[in-house]
Amino acid sequence: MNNYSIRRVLRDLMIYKKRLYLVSMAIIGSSIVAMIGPYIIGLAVDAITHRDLSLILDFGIIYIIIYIINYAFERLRTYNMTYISQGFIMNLRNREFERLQYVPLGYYTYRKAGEIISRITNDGEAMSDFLTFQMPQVLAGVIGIIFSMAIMLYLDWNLALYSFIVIPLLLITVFSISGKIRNYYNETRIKIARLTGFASESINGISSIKEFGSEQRFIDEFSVKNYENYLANIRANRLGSIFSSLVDIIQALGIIIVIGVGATQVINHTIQIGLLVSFIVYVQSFFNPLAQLSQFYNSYQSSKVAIKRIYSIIDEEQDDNKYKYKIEDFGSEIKFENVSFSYGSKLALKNINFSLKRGEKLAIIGKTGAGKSTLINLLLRFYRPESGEIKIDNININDVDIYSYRSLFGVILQEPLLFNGSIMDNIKFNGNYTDDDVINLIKRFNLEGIFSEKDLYENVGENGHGLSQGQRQAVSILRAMIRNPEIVIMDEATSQLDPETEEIIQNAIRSVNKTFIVIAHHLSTILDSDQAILLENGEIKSTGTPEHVLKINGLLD
Ligand SMILES: Nc1ncnc2c1ncn2[C@@H]1O[C@H](COP(=O)(O)OP(=O)(O)OP(=O)(O)O)[C@@H](O)[C@H]1O
Repeated sequence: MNNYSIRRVLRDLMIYKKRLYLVSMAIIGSSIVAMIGPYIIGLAVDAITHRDLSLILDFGIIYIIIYIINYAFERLRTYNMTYISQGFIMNLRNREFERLQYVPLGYYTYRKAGEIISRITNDGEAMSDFLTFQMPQVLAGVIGIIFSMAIMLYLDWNLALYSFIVIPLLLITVFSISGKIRNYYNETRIKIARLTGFASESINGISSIKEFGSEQRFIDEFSVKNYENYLANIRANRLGSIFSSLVDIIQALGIIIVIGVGATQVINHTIQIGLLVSFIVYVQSFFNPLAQLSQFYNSYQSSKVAIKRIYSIIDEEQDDNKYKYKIEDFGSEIKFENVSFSYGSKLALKNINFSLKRGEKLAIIGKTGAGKSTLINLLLRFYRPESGEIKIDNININDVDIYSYRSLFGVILQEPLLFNGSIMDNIKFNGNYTDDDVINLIKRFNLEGIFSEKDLYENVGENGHGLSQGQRQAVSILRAMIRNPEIVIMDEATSQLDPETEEIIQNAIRSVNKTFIVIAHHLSTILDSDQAILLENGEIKSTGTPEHVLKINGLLD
């Protein structure tokens, strides 16, 4: 983590000041206890050599008390640290999600949804592992070692220095192998991500796979990916077990050195046997935290990347909603004045000029990729024009409160986004409507044939796949119309309905007598418009009455 990220993490952690204070106390407390424990064992051994039973009993009781205190400190540390880290991560996730709701739509153009979702989930987990387990454990262990080294030096500096010989050896082993282990474990993560990605793609696309008879090809590809994952895991685990054997060997070496040097001192009567036993226990206690350092380092590396990515989402610029006007209703006119727009360097609309009066019906026509949806996206202020202005009742829409502005529109899409829940929930979606409002609307639009009252409480399934395409469009229409919008935008909105139902709905929508913008694909829908715009390569090729536009472009005989 760079200094800036560390400062930010610390600042964000400061709301848990009290708990952090308790954790620090617990770490220092358990380090002191860890320092005293082996010394007491040594004293007990000396008591045995002096055959002093009452002293042995005393030391036994002291040791038990120390053990209990140590346990209490560890509980205190893990209990509070769990609260701190989980609270910290919950907070970050909320901030990330909030920002993702407010970023401009362009943010999502070149980013994969899966990647954004994995950032919210996995990056949080990486931080959680580091903060909840690795950092407090290693911190407590390393402080414990420092305290133990101090008391060892105090008790017998000569034997202490011999005991420390293995520490550099252990550190060299940890850091020379840990890089490789880290790479191998990264490899396993990449392989399993590929495997799950492939499995999810195949399951989502199962009907296409069956249609093309490609089952065997997918089975083969899956087993290749599965085998790669298997190999990566074997490689990582093999190195992992070599590492732990090396640590065991170094630990044995450390103990042999202490016994060798210590035994000579005991025989020479320079130290008592109890002290030697204490030193053996001290040396052993060095190993777990030091061997864990490599895991700690891995976890630190991943959380470093994670926190950078988390903050980069939180810091993403949001689509601001600084406005001068709130808008109550649509008065007279929407106007595009010399509007141009590009996605990156790709020009999508050029010098668009037109106006739409209240109560009029406008048809936008043009080939695939001509810019029809882009024009609607700009009108809804999902994107802002690069140059030119879009005005409503002579006010630039950039100066209008976006919520009041968008509430004027009812957008009916060909493929609406449906959320998991009932049809009723999906129609009400974002308003305080009653069930009766929905039922009355269905009656008004003569859609009882599509949804019976009972159907309304059925679950729509993942992405609405429990519904037919026509039913999905009907939900989209009802969802838009229940808001009683001033301006209705329709994009091939009734194409999936049977002709009879399509006519019923068209009539019902028209009877509302609102302002309409229709992205039209059938001549029939164009002809009853007041005005048509023909787009070609992002420019208005012709405009006027639908007959005029169709005629001069040779689309109408
Ligand atoms: N999010 C985007 N990022 C980059 N380019 C885009 C994006 N959306 C559209 N485009 C490009 O802008 C141009 C206009 O696209 P648009 O979707 O407005 O066309 P359209 O007329 O609505 O087409 P269709 O009838 O197929 O829906 C196309 O060249 C398209 O490739």
